[in-house]
Amino acid sequence: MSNTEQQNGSGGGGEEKKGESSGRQVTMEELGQHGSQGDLWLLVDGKVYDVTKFMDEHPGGDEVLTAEAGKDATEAFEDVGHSDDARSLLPGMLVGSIEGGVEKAKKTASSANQTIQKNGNPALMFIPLALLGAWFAYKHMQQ
Ligand code: HEM
Repeated sequence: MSNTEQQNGSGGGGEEKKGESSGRQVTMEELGQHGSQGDLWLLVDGKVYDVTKFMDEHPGGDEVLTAEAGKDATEAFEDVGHSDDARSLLPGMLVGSIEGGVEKAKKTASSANQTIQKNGNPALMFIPLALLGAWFAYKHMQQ
């Protein structure tokens, strides 16, 4: 191929370079290119895993995996409380580390849906305060 960069295939080659036990660097763009049912990569805890072959075997089903394609699936993965058994499967599917590390991945992957996904609109937390204020004002007026 024309790509001159050295690539560690996703097969089970030898150990990777010192320091990084997670193979090559994967960009968010590249992650996004493997988002279909027949070719699925997942990002968990800063590492990218090729779960294509595992989808049929996943006890949680293939749909949940497809739903996490192209995003940071760490939260979804942790929320389930996966066992050590589940975690021990991860190294076998490792493609590499996400470029820029976990922080960048989080920003890039979730900036679009962060506001909706997380605690919703921060302005909403003022509603109870406003109601409380209104109640006190009302009580005060009655006296
Ligand atoms: C490469 C990543 C993943 C691996 C290797 C994996 C592996 C497993 C394994 C082995 C189980 C059986 C229970 C256990 O041992 O903990 C399981 C259950 C489950 N997984 Fe995953 N999983 C992965 C990613 C995900 C993701 C991203 C989700 C997203 C929500 C998910 C959702 C679930 C659910 C809901 C169950 C429970 C199924 C049940 O007990 O009914 N998994 N997974």
